[in-house]
Amino acid sequence: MENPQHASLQASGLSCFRDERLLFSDLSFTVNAGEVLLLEGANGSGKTSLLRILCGFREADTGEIYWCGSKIADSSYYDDMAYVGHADGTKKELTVLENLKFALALGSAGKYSIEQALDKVQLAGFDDNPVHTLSAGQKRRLSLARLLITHNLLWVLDEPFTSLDRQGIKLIESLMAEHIAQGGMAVLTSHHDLSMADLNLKRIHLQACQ
Ligand SMILES: Nc1ncnc2c1ncn2[C@@H]1O[C@H](COP(=O)(O)OP(=O)(O)OP(=O)(O)O)[C@@H](O)[C@H]1O
Repeated sequence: MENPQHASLQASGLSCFRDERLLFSDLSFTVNAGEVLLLEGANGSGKTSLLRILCGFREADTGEIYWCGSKIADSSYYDDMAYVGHADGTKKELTVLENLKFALALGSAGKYSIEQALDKVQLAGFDDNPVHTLSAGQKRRLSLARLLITHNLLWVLDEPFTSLDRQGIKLIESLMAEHIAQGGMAVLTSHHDLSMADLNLKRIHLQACQ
């Protein structure tokens, strides 16, 4: 990404069917550097399906996604984005440290070292613990550490507050505010109402069509 200040994610005319049921149609939006898009909607309205389309795990039935003006397949999109989904994306038999080293080897270095990131997400001292021994909230914190040690302009987060205690929720909110203040962007789903008044927040409310 040559000029991160001008980064933008644009979706145009997206639609998605699941088992012949239309989840959404003709959905268009733009997220620019420094902005957060919050996807809201009832259970089953299609939020995760939309995130999976944005991450390239699934194709939209119609429409196109652009990163900085180019179709995502023709851009640096996959180098510039990171996804944290329902599953925490870690290897359970490896230790916390091994997982983070693995993530770092696959991406480019972010602004936090592994040690700093573990400290930030309050997992300092858990370096040598196999991931399967961590609690659900600790696993979620580990997936946040993964975001911090790698360089990604766009964070795509599916229900990032799940399993987190009150302090953990505040932690994500502050990490996201920091990311956005530095010109990053985020697309997330949440049933938790974001209390981030100073964020440049856009909202899309999905309502299942049929
Ligand atoms: N792999 C799949 N195969 C078939 N249908 C699916 C699949 N995954 C999701 N669906 C269906 O698509 C619809 C939308 O699911 P999705 O997970 O996108 O909703 P959501 O808005 O994220 O819901 P929640 O708030 O419960 O997480 C649901 O009716 C679901 O049953």
